[in-house]
Amino acid sequence: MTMNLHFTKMQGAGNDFIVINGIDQPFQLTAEQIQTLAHRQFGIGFDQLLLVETSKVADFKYRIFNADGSEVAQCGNGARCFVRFVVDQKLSNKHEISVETASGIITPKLENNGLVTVNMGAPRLSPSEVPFIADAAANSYVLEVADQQITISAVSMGNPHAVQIVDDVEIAPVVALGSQIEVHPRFPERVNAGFMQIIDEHHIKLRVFERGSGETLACGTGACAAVVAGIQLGRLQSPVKVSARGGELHIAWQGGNSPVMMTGPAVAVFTGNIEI
Ligand SMILES: N[C@H](CCC[C@H](N)C(=O)O)C(=O)O
Repeated sequence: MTMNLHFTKMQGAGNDFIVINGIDQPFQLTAEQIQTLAHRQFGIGFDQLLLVETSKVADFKYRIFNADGSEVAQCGNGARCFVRFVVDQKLSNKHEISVETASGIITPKLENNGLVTVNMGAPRLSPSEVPFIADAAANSYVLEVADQQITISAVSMGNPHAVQIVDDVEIAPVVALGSQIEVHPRFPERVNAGFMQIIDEHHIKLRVFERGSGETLACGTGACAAVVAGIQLGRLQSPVKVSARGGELHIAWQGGNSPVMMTGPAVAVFTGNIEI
């Protein structure tokens, strides 16, 4: 039996989503149906599907599905679009909301200038929390992949990231190498593969091959993870401007268990209905 699905197409620095109000319409899509909707030619086309639901512990619950249908625990660019959607749809009269995710509560705030700041919580750096298979915690690790040894940092923002420093992101093998890092056996839940070029200690360029979606024009948690990795390595100082292909994000982190603060755009593109 088909259903008519109402959605809002949104983007945050070019990372694109459909946002679904799961409060008004029950969500029962299979992974295969999400893959179909995510398809750039045969479907709507998106990097992630974001679902708004009620929560017993926060203002809202936020569920995230990658284009391959996998459900994951965090999405930074999506968090900004989440609060924009909630305000636009008048689901709350607040501009700063608490949002329950599978990896903890985050608080996106719609600023007066239209940008959104999100407290993304503290990074998780111990291998077991990423999760990443390593003998001991370190700021960087050597990973054997594609017959070469690369140096990565392993950081979780509620989702796993493997970040490496490259000389020039424009010529880095983001798809060829990122697709192999994504499924590396030392990352038992797969991983998002970040490629960071350091411009100066307050500015990086970043490309990310995302777990379950491929390379995206921006990755919010990837930007957070890259800045944390760079600060841990002594190469960056907070705050850091992150230039992604789809736009700019601003990340601040004071180290330790302090939260990572991310600021960036959130734009509604169009609304639509689709039979699925
Ligand atoms: N692909 C990610 C989820 C989306 C993250 C990204 N779109 C962001 O803005 O953080 C994962 O599987 O962990």
